Amino acid sequence: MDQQDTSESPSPPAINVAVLGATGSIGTATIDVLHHLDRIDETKTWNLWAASGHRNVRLLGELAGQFKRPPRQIVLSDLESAAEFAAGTSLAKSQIKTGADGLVEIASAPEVDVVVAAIVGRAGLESTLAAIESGKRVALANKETLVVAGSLVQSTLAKKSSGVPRAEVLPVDSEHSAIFQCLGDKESSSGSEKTCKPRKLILTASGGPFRNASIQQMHDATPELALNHPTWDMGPKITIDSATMMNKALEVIEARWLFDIPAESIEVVVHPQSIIHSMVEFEDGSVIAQMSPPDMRLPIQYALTYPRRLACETPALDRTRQWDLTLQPVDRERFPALELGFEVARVGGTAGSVVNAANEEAVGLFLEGKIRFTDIVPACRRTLEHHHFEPQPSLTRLLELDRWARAEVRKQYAT
Ligand SMILES: NC(=O)C1=CN([C@@H]2O[C@H](COP(=O)(O)OP(=O)(O)OC[C@H]3O[C@@H](n4cnc5c(N)ncnc54)[C@H](OP(=O)(O)O)[C@@H]3O)[C@@H](O)[C@H]2O)C=CC1
Ligand SMILES: CC(=O)[C@@H](O)[C@H](O)COP(=O)(O)O
Ligand SMILES: [Mn+2]
Repeated sequence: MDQQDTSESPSPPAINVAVLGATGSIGTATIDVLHHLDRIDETKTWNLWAASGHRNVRLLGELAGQFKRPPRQIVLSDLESAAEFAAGTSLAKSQIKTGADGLVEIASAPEVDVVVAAIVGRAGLESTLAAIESGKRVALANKETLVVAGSLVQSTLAKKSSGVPRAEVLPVDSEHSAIFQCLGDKESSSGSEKTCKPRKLILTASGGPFRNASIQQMHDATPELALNHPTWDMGPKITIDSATMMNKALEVIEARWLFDIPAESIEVVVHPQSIIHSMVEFEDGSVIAQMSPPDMRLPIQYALTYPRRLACETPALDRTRQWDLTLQPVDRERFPALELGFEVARVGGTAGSVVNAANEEAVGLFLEGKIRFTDIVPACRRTLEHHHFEPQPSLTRLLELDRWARAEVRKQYAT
């Protein structure tokens, strides 16, 4: 009789993931997805290799502590937070990094396979660019990277540096993940890229908390009302962007660069239920939509496992109940942000950096109670119009203009 083999089977190959912005809404959902994948994926082990936080040191410690094998690298924004984190962990001091340099270091570490770019705002730019330059798979939530520097991202992706694998940027943003899914895998689609060319990308927008509000109601809106998103639970900055529809404006610009498509081929339609995450219209007029309940774990997981689809903790749509799927045009008068987004997507150059910075600053001032909700978009428009447009700026110039635009908004409101 053969002797039974009692030796343990070797663990499946590991995927090392760096989560930048692990303490945020996308970051914590990503950690949930990593635990889930590690439980169900028989072909891979999913490791949190590195994680970053900004102010929420305690949560970062809790998240790191959930893993059998703790992350090898942690990044916090300043020395004080790093010292606080060090006091509550067994990690060595050398494993705890700080600031923008620390983020770039983990985003480009040779051990890292996938970088989840989930820092909010321009603060996520350099680390995302570093991940792209070092040939990682980038699961991109930080849409501001493409808004500020979409052209630079495109040229970096097109460049083939010797010894560095070409990076892949896979969308996490629900609309762009939907479009990516509707476009289908190049390998599996029966036609060539040319025969399957999209005619229009149709982004859906929930319409936010002020979908049916009057201009007067928006004028009087408090941060509390503006933070009350009807369908998604997200961080404060993107939630305010959804309320002004600047989020959709940023997403138009994001789509322009991510899918290398002109602004004229992008449309936005209001869909209050947030079940159709976006659609693609093809040359023959056929429209393909991607649908699922509003839950970011699905697009996050798809960006991690692509091209594989594995069981996901997002529940499937319940087909035993009635779903109303409404589509409505956007009221561009009440939501002037959208026109701004299309303009920026058309002209490119320095416009994205200026509008993004003005918006980040204005959203911050609104949340501090210093300006009105209806001041946010005009502040962005004025700042865009005051700046001297350049068609092909360097990264240094984009960052200079980011600082200029923030100061300009503060000057406009004398804060
Ligand atoms: N939330 C969502 O469902 C979606 C989000 N996105 C995009 O994903 C990104 C993240 O959004 P979301 O998760 O909602 O945001 P959150 O505000 O919830 O989280 C932001 C994360 O970034 C960190 N952070 C904030 N400021 C800095 C900084 N100056 N330097 C380094 N890290 C910083 C925060 O750290 P800490 O908390 O420790 O201070 C936190 O980890 C945004 O670009 C957003 O547009 C896209 C689609 C959907
Ligand atoms: C979940 C996600 O991708 C967000 O960008 C969301 O789409 C915001 O909702 P709005 O459609 O209201 O901007
Ligand atoms: Mn989105």
